[in-house]
Amino acid sequence: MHQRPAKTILRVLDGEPVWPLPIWIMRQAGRYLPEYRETRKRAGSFLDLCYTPRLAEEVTLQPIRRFGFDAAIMFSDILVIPHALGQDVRFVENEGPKLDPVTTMADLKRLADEMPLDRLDPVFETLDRLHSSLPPETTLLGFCGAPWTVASYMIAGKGTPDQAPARLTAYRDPVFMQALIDKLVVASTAYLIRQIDAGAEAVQIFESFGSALPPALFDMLSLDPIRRMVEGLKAARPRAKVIVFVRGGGTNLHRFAAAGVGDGLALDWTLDPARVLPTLPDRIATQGNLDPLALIAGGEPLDRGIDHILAAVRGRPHIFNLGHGILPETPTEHVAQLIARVRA
Ligand SMILES: Cc1c2[nH]c(c1CCC(=O)O)Cc1[nH]c(c(CCC(=O)O)c1C)Cc1[nH]c(c(CCC(=O)O)c1C)Cc1[nH]c(c(C)c1CCC(=O)O)C2
Repeated sequence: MHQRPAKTILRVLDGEPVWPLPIWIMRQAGRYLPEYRETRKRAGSFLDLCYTPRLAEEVTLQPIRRFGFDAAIMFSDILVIPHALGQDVRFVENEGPKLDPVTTMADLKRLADEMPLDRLDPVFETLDRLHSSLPPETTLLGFCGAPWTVASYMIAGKGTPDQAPARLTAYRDPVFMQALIDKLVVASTAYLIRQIDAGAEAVQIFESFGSALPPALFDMLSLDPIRRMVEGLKAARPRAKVIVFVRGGGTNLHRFAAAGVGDGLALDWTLDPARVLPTLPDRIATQGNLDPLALIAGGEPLDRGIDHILAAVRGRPHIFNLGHGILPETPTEHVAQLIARVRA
C-alpha cells in the first residue's frame, strides 16, 4: 500500500486537498497570549528570547498546547539575518526594530563576507529541541524574510511607511541595491538549508512588503530573488517544502505560480479566494486569508469571514491561516472560536 505522509500540512503542500482544513496562524506565538507575555518578561530582550533555545522552544509550544494548531513555527525573527551578518539590530519596546542603516557599498563591505551561520546556532538548537518535543502530527515550520522585506529594514534602519527609503535607494543606486539583495539571497538560502537539516519540515518566506513595489522593481527585487532562494533550497534539499507569503502580491501571485516558485502561496486578506483560486493551477497549495481584524472583532463577522473562505477553498489543497499576523489585542476566545469552526 502507498504510504502517505501523515502530517496534514505536508499533505496539503504535496497538492492533496485535506478536510477539515489544517490550520496555523502567522505570529501564533506572540503577545496576544498571556503565557507568552510572562515568558517574554523573564527573557530580558526580545533577541535574548530568540537566542535562548529553551525559552524559544517554550514560546513556540505555547500556542500548540493551548489550541493544537497543525503547525508550529519556530520562534525567531526575520531580522536575525542582518544581525548575524554584523549589522546592529535592537528591538525597542513599543517602537519595533532599530538597525544601524546600511546605505552604501562601503556599509555593505563592513558586513560579513560569507554568512556566519554558526551565529544562528541557537535557532538551529531550538528546531532540534522542537523536533523531539512537538506532538507527532504537528508540522515544524522554519522561516525567513524575503530579501526585499529584510533589505527595507536594513536600509531605513526601522519600519517605514511604504518602504520609501529602500525604494528610493533602488532607483538612485541600483548597483548597491542589487548587491544587497544578492547578499541576502545567498545568506537566506544557506539559512533555510540549515533549518531543514535541523528539523524544519517546511519553511515560509515572508515578503511582508510586496505591495510597495512598482512593476519595474517587483521582478528584480521580489520575484527573482525569491525564485533563486526556492531553487537553491530545492537543489540542495529536494524534499523541503516552501510556502511563499507575499503581502500585497495581488496579480503577481499568478506569476509566482506560473514560475513554479513555492509549493504553497499564502494570500493576504485583500484577495477573494473565490475569485483567485480558480485562476491558479490545481495542485498549487494555498494558505490564508482571514482578516486579522475579523479575528479581533469575533462574533458574527468572524463566522462570516471563516465561512466565506471555507466555501471558496473546498476541494482544493488549502491551509487555513490569517491574511497577516495575529495582533496583540486579539482575544484568545476568538482564536478558539476560529479553530472550532474550521474543524467542525
Ligand atoms: C516584518 C517581520 C518582522 N518579523 C517577522 C516579519 C514578517 C511577518 C510579518 O509581516 O508580520 C516575522 C516573525 N516575527 C516573529 C515570528 C515568530 C513566529 C510566529 O509567527 O509565531 C515571525 C515569523 C516574532 C516576533 N517578532 C516581534 C515580536 C513582538 C515583540 C515582542 O514580543 O516584544 C514577535 C512576537 C518583533 C518584530 N519583528 C518585526 C517587527 C516589525 C517587530 C515589531 C512589531 C511588533 O511589535 O509586532 C519584523
